Amino acid sequence: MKTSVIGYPRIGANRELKFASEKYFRQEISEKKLEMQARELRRLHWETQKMHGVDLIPSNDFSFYDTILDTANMLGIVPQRYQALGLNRLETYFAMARGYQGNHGDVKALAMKKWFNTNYHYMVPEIDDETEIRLTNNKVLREFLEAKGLGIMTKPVIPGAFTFLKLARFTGNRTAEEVAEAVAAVYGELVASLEENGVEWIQFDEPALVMDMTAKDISLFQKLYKQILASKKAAKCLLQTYFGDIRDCYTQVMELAFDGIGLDFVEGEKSLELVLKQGFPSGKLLFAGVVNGKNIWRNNYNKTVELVRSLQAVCPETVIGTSCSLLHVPYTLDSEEMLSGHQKRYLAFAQEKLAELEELKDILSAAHTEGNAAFQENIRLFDKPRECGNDAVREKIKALRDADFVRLPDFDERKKLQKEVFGLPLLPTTTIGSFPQTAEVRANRAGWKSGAVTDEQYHAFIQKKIAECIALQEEIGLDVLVHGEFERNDMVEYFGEKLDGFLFTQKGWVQSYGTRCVKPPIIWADVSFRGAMTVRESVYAQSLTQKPVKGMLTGPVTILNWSFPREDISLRESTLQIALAIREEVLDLERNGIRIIQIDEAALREKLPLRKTDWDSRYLDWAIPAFRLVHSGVKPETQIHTHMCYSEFNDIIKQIDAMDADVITFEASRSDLTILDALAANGFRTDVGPGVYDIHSPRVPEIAEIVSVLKRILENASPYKVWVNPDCGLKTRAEKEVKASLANMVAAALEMRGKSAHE
Ligand SMILES: CN1c2c(nc(N)[nH]c2=O)NC[C@@H]1CNc1ccc(C(=O)N[C@@H](CCC(=O)N[C@@H](CCC(=O)N[C@@H](CCC(=O)O)C(=O)O)C(=O)O)C(=O)O)cc1
Ligand SMILES: N[C@@H](CCS)C(=O)O
Ligand SMILES: [Zn+2]
Repeated sequence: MKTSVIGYPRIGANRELKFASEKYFRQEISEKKLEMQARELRRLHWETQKMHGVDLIPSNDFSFYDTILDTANMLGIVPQRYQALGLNRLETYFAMARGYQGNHGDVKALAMKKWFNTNYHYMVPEIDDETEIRLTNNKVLREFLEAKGLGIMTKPVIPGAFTFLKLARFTGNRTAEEVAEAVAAVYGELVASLEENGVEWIQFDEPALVMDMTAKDISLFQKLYKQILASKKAAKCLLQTYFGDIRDCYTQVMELAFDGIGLDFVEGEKSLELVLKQGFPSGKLLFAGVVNGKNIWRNNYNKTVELVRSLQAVCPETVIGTSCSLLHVPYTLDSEEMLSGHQKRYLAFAQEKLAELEELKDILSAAHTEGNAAFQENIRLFDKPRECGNDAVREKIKALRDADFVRLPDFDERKKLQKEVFGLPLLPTTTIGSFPQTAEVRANRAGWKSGAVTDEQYHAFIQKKIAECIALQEEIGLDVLVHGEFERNDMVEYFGEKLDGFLFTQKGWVQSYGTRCVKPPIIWADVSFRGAMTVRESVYAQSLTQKPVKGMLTGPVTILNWSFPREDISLRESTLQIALAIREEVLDLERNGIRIIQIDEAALREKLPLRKTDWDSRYLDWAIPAFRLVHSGVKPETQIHTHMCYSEFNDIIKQIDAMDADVITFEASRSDLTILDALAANGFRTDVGPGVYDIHSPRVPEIAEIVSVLKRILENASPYKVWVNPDCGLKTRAEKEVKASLANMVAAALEMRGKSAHE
């Protein structure tokens, strides 16, 4: 039996790549130094996997920013505006990722989107009519040779041509079908170059195959791989799928000349049924994804052994592996000093998952399993359910009635009332909540956590930051203010720490995009409210100004989606528990004089099933009511905002309206305001603040640029419904950029306000 890992985390157990990259961005280290750090991490990751006996170790899973962006670079898909900057290769790459503003010009970054149903984000490649597709950067080969030089034979991992084309944006007249031949030719050339250098296995990642596949999609997929595989000689090619099953194209996939097919048996509900009912071609290897690459719970060996045994009946040479890349879980439990031995027994991060694969391989290779100590220990672990119930919470959930999910009076009536109460101008300006988390803010929190800074000192520091933030917003002339979220490490982790039922880690970093990481808390037990979480900061901020200050909370669906969820109760049940806890905080804020409350549902879309047919029944039917449960108890005049980022929500627009918030702000500028048509076409009722500039890039938008965005917004929506705000929170930005950008935003709003008032 062999083991295979689809991909390994790359940011470094101590986020070494993040720190090195950010130093490079600030021109504190050279490209050479950055490259040395990257090399060191790659070596460490390959050697760790080798040490754990992994047979098929991935390479090219490393990236300075994102592997889809790397693939665009491999294919020469670099839009002219970036080439025109005349920068070197790495600088051009980062200009595509982060935008560029400097001596060479001023360009925005490529769009960024959520990677399937994860909290990772990829850069959207842009293919225009001029793009000449050719092999321009063979990073895949370079990294394969680098590992080979270290004595490690790796399996290069490449985002597959089909998934790449499905994720790309075609900005001219060309279509995916029209560029397929050229793209496949490059992949063919790549395979040949790897073959010449002695590659054994090449992995093509095709997660897009688990989505709803039309006949046209299937034919594009077939066309691509017939061509790519036609020229292959010695190399073995693995088609790797994950995040679901491939029910729409199982037969066609099996017919192609792949040597191995990777299926996900964790999220792929129908994977087992497909293999057992439709069979598996002899002569191909089945790569069974049995160790969950997305969640952090220990594998249940008994269940896995039973599963693999039934697969071996159909495909004796089954390879076992992770269900997807381990990119989505933290590095190792070894660094966690605050988790108890008892808790750690139930958990497995990336490194522990390697150990699980090794143990499973042993167990599955033995004729008898009785004597295997690891197997017996694992059986004992799962024999006794973990203690994690809270009867009071369960009773509250049972007692919920339909009326608890409905806010009264209805939207129109509330709107009239709120208009009078707040007296806001046309096109009110606001921000999404966070202000720069500067080194000073982080250092203070780090000091407070380590005990070097006392509670008193820390709270005084936070108050000082809040006061500065309120003064800055007043100076800029914003209409609805925020306290700045300086007390928060992260919008989810912060609440995880303050609610009962969560565990959190010290070093459980997971890459979210580029150099940015998050430390998802672990939902360990039933969740309940412990005490006020945000009231002190909001009330203090409100005491400093006559303008309304928004209370700032994270919604239950987002807390669930950006945490590691339990697997012993349903997501719905967990979300309702969180909703009840956040509802208490909403009411507490209201009681304390906070008149506008924003409940962020940034991650609402994240766990939306990848197959459309499952959207309502499997997710939206409980996720949207869970949000309503949080705010249904407030007074009519309390204004409820929500916010979403990277929101591709054209297709769930009605359900978003049904959240029944008074205002929604969302990411729009980076995805080219495509959502506006959908809002207009669907008679969207909630007032909207489509982000007028991209906060993920350091560039400062010009007034004229924002005015033109606002004009486009107002072509589609009444000025009485529109708010003016950035795309998302400002925590990642520098103070100087924020001040300049917000001042331009307010100036643009004033200009448009004048025009709109006269129309
Ligand atoms: C809105 N987004 C979010 C997502 N998921 C979340 N869980 N949260 C989000 O906000 N998904 C989609 C997007 C992704 N966007 C982002 C944006 C920004 C970040 C980010 O800035 N991450 C930070 C880490 C944030 C954090 O946890 N900070 C802690 C720890 C800070 C730290 O590094 N401390 C140092 C010591 C500091 C010192 O001495 O100076 C240390 O621990 O070594 C805190 O502030 O306390 C990042 O740096 O990547 C993520 C996702
Ligand atoms: N209120 C949060 C939302 C981010 S999605 C922030 O401003 O950072
Ligand atoms: Zn956001």
